[in-house]
Amino acid sequence: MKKVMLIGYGAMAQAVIERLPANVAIGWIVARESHHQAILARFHGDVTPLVDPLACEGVPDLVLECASQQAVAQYGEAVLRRGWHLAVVSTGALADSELETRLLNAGGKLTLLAGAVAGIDGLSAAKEGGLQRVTYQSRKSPASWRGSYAEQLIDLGAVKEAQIFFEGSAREAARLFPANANVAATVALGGVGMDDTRVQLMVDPATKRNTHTLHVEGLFGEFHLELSGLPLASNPKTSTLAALSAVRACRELAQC
Ligand SMILES: NC(=O)C1=CN([C@@H]2O[C@H](COP(=O)(O)OP(=O)(O)OC[C@H]3O[C@@H](n4cnc5c(N)ncnc54)[C@H](O)[C@@H]3O)[C@@H](O)[C@H]2O)C=CC1
Ligand SMILES: O=C([O-])CC(=O)C(=O)O
Repeated sequence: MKKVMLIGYGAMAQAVIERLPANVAIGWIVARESHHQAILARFHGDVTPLVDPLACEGVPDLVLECASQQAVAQYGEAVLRRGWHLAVVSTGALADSELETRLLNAGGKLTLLAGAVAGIDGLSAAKEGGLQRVTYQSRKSPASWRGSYAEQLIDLGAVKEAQIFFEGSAREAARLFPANANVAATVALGGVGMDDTRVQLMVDPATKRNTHTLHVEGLFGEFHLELSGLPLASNPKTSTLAALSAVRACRELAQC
C-alpha cells in the first residue's frame, strides 16, 4: 500500500480522497488546525492531521499539494530537502523565480501536475524544435472570479457579456490570481517561460465552465487547443480536471 501525504483539505483534496485508487491510502493531511477534528473523525484515526509536513514521523511515497501557492512556498523546499516526492498543483508558486530556484535545487523529486489544462506534453515537445509564440486565455463565470483581484478590475455583478479584464504575462497572472491562474504558469513552464507567455483572463456571464484556450506556434507548425472544463461543485474557481490530475498522480504511484 502506497501512502500519500495531502497538503490541503479543501475542494480539490476532497475530490482526490473520494477517487483514491486501490492500493493508495492517505496517511497524513497537512491542514488548518480547525480541520483536524473533522479529519480524525472521518478517518477514525487512520489519517494523521498535521500543521507541518515535517511533523510526519513516517515516509510518504508522495506528498500531494492541493492547497495554495502560499503552501508551496511554506512547505515545498523542506519537503524536497527530506528527499520526498512532491507533486504540486499550485504551479503558479514558481512565478516567484527565487522560490523556483530553491525548489529545483532542494533535492527530492518535484512533479508539476498538468492541472486543469491539456496539451502540456505537446507543448514541451514543440519546445524542442523552438517556439515562436504561446498565448493562453482563461474564460470563467463571474462566480469563478469572485474573491479574486478581478473584483478590483471589473464589476463582476454588472458584466453583461464576455469581457477581457486582464492582459499580461504568465508571471503577472499567476501572482495576481493565485487561485485562478496556475494554468498560466503551467503553460509558461512547459513553453516559452513566465515572461514571454501572453495571458488573457476573461469573465463570461453566459458560461458555467472554465475554458482554457492555448495557441502555440513554432518550428513544428501550430496548434490550437480549447478545453471547456466543468468546475468542482464546491469551488467554481477549480476545474474538475485539475483534481483528476492529482488523482492521476496517485494512480501512477499505485502502478510503480
Ligand atoms: N494547476 C491548476 O490547474 C490548478 C491549480 N489549483 C490550485 O489548487 C489549489 C487548491 O484548490 P481548491 O482545493 O479548489 O481550493 P480550496 O480553497 O477549496 O481549498 C484549499 C485548501 O487548502 C488549505 N490551505 C491553503 N494553504 C494552506 C497552508 N499553507 N497550510 C495548510 N492548508 C492550506 C485551505 O485551508 C483549504 O482548505 C488552489 O488554491 C490553486 O492554487 C486550482 C485549480 C487549478
Ligand atoms: O481550475 C481551473 O480552471 C484553473 C485554475 O483555477 C487555475 O489555473 O488556477
